[in-house]
Amino acid sequence: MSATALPQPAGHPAGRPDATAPGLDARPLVVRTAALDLPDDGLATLMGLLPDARPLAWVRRGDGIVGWGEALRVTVRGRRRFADAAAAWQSALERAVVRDDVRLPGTGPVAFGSFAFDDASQDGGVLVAPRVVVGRRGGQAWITTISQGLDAAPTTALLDPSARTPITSPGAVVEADGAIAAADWPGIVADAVGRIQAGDLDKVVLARDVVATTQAPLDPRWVLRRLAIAYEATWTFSVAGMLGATPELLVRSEKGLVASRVLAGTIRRERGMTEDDALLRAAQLARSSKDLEEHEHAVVSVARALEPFCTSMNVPEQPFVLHLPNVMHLASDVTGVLDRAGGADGRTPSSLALAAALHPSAAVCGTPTTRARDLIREIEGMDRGRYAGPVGWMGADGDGEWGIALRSARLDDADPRRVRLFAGCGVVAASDPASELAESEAKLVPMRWALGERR
Ligand SMILES: C=C(O[C@H]1C=CC=C(C(=O)O)[C@@H]1O)C(=O)O
Repeated sequence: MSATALPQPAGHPAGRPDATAPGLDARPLVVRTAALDLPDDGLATLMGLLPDARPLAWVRRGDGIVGWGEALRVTVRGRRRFADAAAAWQSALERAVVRDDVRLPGTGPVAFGSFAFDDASQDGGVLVAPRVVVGRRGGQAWITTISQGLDAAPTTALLDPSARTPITSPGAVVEADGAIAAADWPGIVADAVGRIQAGDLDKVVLARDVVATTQAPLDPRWVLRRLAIAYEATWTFSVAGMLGATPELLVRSEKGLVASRVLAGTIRRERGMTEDDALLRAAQLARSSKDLEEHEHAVVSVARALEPFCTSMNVPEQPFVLHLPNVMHLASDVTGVLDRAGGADGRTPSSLALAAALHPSAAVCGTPTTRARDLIREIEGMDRGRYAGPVGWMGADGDGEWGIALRSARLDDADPRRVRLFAGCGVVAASDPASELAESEAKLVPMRWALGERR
């Protein structure tokens, strides 16, 4: 694990070291939140404020938080990645000086995070506290500044449009196979179906990637704005090079209440489909025993993982059908009341601790978890990195929101024209490999479309 304070902005007193670990640094984080009069220009208002090409975002239906700059960055790896990130954040918070005039979820100190799917991944995880956060919830907007030792008061000058670099189109996009060629992927799914039919496991979620190369360096804001507008029912996110629009909420923790939106079981929605056709498809999905089985595994895994932390829970008996522009999913909203002493240390568990306990759910891994994870390692043929891992944010009180990084892409740190797109599918005994490939193509549509490809 490493925690690095990033270079201070202009005006930083000369002679101070630039790179120090906040946990060890004598200078505390200075955090100030003030109310903001933010004109409502629609679903992409928050995205429109992002000044440069390293955006942080968690936005849904126009509400949420965006951030830029880095007051604190924690990078982690391995099995303890969630605990290490939480400990570093806690240590920074313990000495933080906070003035919060708004006091809503997302005000005060905030860290955005994105974590690997697999303990063994090379791309373990990142937690970033931005230098500036702008948020909106209902009619209330705010601005937060976070600095190290510098008391930088929030000011609307930080939102000056002239300080923003223009958003540029990525131009033409060329695609190539990722780790496994699309044509070979059904063979891998067939292998998994065989293992399931042989009784080795009940469900596994297999994923694939494709590599897109853009003509011009990719400005993530181009993608984020498009996703936020077209996929408004999803959570549009961007954290340290991982971006996307996920329809799946791993956990939201707010004032003692927890919620998880569990998705598994999918039917494609074709372009130009009438509403009547879509409703027929939805009814077909709601009756599909293969999809209901996939879904049941995912709900059980979430309910079991949340149970030890809750005094009461509501697990719906039947899923509903979530309509998205590209696909429809079976969906269940699991809710619970947190046990205030349910954390490992006898305190309320943080949203990140809950995300760690829930990850990996059977919506992205399988059942039983360890066998599914082992099969993924054995046959999937790639490091998923932070795809299918928790992504979201957390505040000073531990409350926050963590989605699962689906319908997502990973920007290449070394090549701004290169981006890896991911999609995966739940596989059970009745799965048909060719249909799973078609489903994975449907799940790639949002990112391909957001990049600007005509599909
Ligand atoms: C793994 C993905 O989707 C999961 C979430 C919803 C539905 C799924 C399915 O029907 O297979 C997957 O479990 C993905 O989009 O990459």
